[in-house]
Amino acid sequence: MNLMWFAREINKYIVPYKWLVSLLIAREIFEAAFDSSIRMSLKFIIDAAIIPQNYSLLVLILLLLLGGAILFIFIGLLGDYWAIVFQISVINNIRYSMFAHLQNLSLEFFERRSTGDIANCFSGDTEKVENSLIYGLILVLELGSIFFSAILMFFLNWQLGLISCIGLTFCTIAPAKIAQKAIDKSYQIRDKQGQIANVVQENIVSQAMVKLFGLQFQTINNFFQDLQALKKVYVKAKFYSYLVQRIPTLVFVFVQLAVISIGAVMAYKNIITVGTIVSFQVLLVGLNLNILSFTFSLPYLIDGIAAMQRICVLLAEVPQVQDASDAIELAHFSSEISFNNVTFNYSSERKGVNNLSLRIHKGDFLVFVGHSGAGKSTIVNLLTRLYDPEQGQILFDGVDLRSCSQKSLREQIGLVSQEVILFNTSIQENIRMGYLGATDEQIETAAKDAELHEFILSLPQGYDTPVGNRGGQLSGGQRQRIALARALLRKPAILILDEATSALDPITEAEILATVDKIAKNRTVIVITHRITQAIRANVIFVMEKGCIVARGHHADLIKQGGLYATLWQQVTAD
Ligand SMILES: Nc1ncnc2c1ncn2[C@@H]1O[C@H](COP(=O)(O)OP(=O)(O)OP(=O)(O)O)[C@@H](O)[C@H]1O
Repeated sequence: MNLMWFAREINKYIVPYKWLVSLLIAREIFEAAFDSSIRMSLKFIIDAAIIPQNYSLLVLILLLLLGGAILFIFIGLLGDYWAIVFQISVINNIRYSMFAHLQNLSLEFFERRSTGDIANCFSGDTEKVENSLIYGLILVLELGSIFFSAILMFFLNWQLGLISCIGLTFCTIAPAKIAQKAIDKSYQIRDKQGQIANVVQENIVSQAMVKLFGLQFQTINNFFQDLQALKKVYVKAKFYSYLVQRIPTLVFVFVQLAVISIGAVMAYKNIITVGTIVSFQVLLVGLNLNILSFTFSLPYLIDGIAAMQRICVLLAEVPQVQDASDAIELAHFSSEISFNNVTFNYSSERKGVNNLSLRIHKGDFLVFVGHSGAGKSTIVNLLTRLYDPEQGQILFDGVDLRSCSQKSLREQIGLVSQEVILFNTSIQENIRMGYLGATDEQIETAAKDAELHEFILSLPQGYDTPVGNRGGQLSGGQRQRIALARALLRKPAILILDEATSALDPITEAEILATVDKIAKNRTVIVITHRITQAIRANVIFVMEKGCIVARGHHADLIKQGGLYATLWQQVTAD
C-alpha cells in the first residue's frame, strides 16, 4: 500500500498546520489511553475492589473514571473542531497549489487535458483526499487504541497477549497486497469520473448544437456507454476495497476464538484470575470494535491515495514554455521583430509553420492571408510565446523571446481574437482585465477608442451592466468592441487582430475596421484574416500556404505576381 508515499505527499500540505496536528495527535493518544483504561479498570474493580470488598478503592476508581469521562467529552468536542479546521485548511492548501500551478502551465496542457477532468481534480479528487484525512485520523485513533490494548494485554497475560499480537499482525499484513490493486483500480475510477465530468460540461455548453442537429439520442447513448465503462471499473475497485476491509475482521474472529478457548482453560486451571480473563475479553471486544472501525476507514484511505496520485500528476506537469532563470525584461518595442527560420509543429501530425522567416518593423500594418490551416494563427501563438519554436529564433528588438520574461513580452501586446472571452461580470470589469491597475477614466478612454462608449452610456446600468454568461447578453459586434477596448487599455505597442471580425456582418466589420485604422496610426498592427479585401489596407501582406510564406509585398505587387494572392483576390472580386 502506498501509505508512506501518501503520508509524504500529504505532509507537504500539512506542514503549515503542524500545531493542529500535534493537538490532534495528543487528543488521539488521550482518547486511546482512556478507552483502554476503561477496559482495563474491570480487572482492578473485580480483583482489587469487589472480591476483597474494598469499598473506598471502588469509589476512587469510579471517581477517576468519571473525571476521565468528563475530560474525554471536553477534549473530544474540542478535537472535532480542530479536525474540521485541519481538514479544510489542508484541502484548501492543495486546491490553492493546484490552481496556482495551473496558472503557470502552457496552453499545450489545456489542449491536452480535458476541462471537466481538471475540474474534477478540484472537486471530486480533493473531496476524496478530504475523506481520507477524516478517516486517516480515525485510523490513527484506532491504531493508538490497538497499541494501548496490546500493551495492556501483555500486562494482563503475556501468553494471551502474544497470541493476540500475532493475529493482529496478520490482520494488517494480509490485505496489504490487495490494497495496492484497490488503489490502482480506484485511480481508474477517478479517471473515468473525470471523463464523465468533461462529457457533461461539454454537453452543457453545446446544448444549442445538440438541439439543432438532433444529437440528443446520440449523446445520451454515448453517455450511457461511459457510465457502463465506469461501472465496470467501479465494481472491481470497490470489491478489492471491501476485501481489504473484510479480511482483518474475518481473521480476527479466529484470534478471538483462540484467546477465548486458551484463556478459559487457563482460568479454569487457576493460571489466571477471573478479573484477568474478564478484562482480557473486554479488551478483545473493544479491540474488535477498533479493528472494525480501522478496516471501515481503509476504503476511504484507498480512494484518497488514488485521488492524491491524480492531484500529484497534475502538480507534476511541467510548463512547456517557461521563463529562464535569468530571463530579462524586454524594453518597449522600438525597432523590429524577426522570425529567423522558425519551425514549429503542434505534434508529429499537426504541422504548424515550417522554416519561416519574416520581419515586422515598428509601425507596420501587416496582414497575413491564406487558406484555413495555413499557419497564420500559429505565428501569433509563437509571437505571444504561447508556444516556443522547435527550430529557429524569434528576435524582439534583437532579443531572443526564449530569454525574456513572458510578462514583459505580453505587456506589449494587445490581442483580439475571433472567439472573445468575456467573464460573467460588468462591462467595466471585463475591460479592466486588460490592465488591472486601470482607473475608471482610463477604461472610459479605451471604450471611446473602441467606439463603445456611447453604446455603454445608452444602457440603464452603463459601465456596470453585466455581460451575462460568456457575454451572452451582448451582440457579437459589442463583444468584439469590448475585446478591442480591453486590448487598447494595455496601450499595446503591437495590436494583433486574429480573425477578430470574421464572424461579424459586413457593416459591423467595416465599422470596427475603421476604428482599427484610426488606432493603428501610432502602433504596429498585425491582422490575421481570411477576408482578403482587408489586405488592401496593409503596407506588407504575407501570403501563407502549408506553414510557409509563399509571397509577400504590397497588394499591387502581389496582384502583379499572379500567385495564390491574385487567385484569391480574383475569386472575391468575381463574386
Ligand atoms: N492547438 C493546436 N493543437 C494542434 N494543432 C493545431 C493547433 N492549432 C492549430 N493546429 C494545426 O496547425 C495548423 C495551422 O493552424 P493555424 O490555426 O495556425 O492555421 P490558420 O491559418 O490560422 O487557420 P484558420 O484561418 O482556419 O484559423 C493546422 O493544421 C491546425 O490543425
